[in-house]
Amino acid sequence: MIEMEHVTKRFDGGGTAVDDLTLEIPQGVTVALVGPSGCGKTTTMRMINRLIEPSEGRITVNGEDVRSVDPVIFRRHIGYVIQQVGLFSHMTIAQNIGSVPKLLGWSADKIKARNEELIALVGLDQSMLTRYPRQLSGGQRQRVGVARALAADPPVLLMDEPFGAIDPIARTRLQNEFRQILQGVNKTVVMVTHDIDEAVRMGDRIAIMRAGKIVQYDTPDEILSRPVDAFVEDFVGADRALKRLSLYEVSKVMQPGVDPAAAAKIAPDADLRNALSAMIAANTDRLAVVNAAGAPVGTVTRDAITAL
Ligand SMILES: Nc1ncnc2c1ncn2[C@@H]1O[C@H](COP(=O)(O)OP(=O)(O)OP(=O)(O)O)[C@@H](O)[C@H]1O
Repeated sequence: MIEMEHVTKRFDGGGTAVDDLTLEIPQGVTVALVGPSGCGKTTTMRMINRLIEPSEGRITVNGEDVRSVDPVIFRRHIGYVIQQVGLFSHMTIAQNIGSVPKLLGWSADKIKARNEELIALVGLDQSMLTRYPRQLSGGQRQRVGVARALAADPPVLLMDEPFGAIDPIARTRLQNEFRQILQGVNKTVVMVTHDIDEAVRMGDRIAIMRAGKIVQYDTPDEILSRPVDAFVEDFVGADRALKRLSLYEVSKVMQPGVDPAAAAKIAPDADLRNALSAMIAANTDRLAVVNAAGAPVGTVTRDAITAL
């Protein structure tokens, strides 16, 4: 659990980057901070691990005031993933992932076992452990960055534009995979992104920021269905109704029985945006839902989707 209470940051010679911000992030929840360039997202996140000190206000992590602990020691207990990954180029992947556990005094055997566990968790082959960062693709390096951030099992993970340097196709896949990984490890995660689609895909909650303040802090569904003002409405985009459909799977609105009039097919775990798209493409108002084994399991109609 992270609590920020009336936090303000003024930079010397600059304006107010973060302005009386209050935010509570429950244990195990992923929050995406989004907003236009310069709105204070990165400053907000970096105050949590004390890379930036607040001018005013209080921040606690699991009840402990972040100012009460030595910042260097404290940071070893907070995972941090950045866009450029920041892997140590002269170290192997194993040494990179094991760097914080080593600082924490873990035994070589324990580090080795943890490395093997993490490389599998992020979907890479064990043979990668003996390579150097330059011998990996950008997406593979990003996976290693996440493995390294998780190494000492920190309760909190901070991610600063973690997929910024990845091409759009690999990016969507990584976002979906990481969402599943993060759900499995029960971490409190704060991620900064300027990409509302990424926030919708990854966040349990989204905090939309403007000029150092949070204008809306809600679930993706609420943000997309009920933006609080014209700024949020504009920021989430004119296609917000379609974005919202991408949050849900066909199985959510599927009706039992296969309608003989259903001309085209869709999988139960396809998202509703794709289902609607398939209906438009096939010029129909219903699809047969067919499972991975090819067996029909139900029907999804256009009315059921639009009623959501
Ligand atoms: N070290 C600094 N000194 C002075 N001003 C700063 C400093 N760091 C950030 N700022 C200013 O604080 C404001 C918020 O910056 P911040 O990096 O938090 O924004 P951001 O929302 O993360 O932006 P972006 O999406 O462009 O990365 C900006 O106006 C920025 O110019």
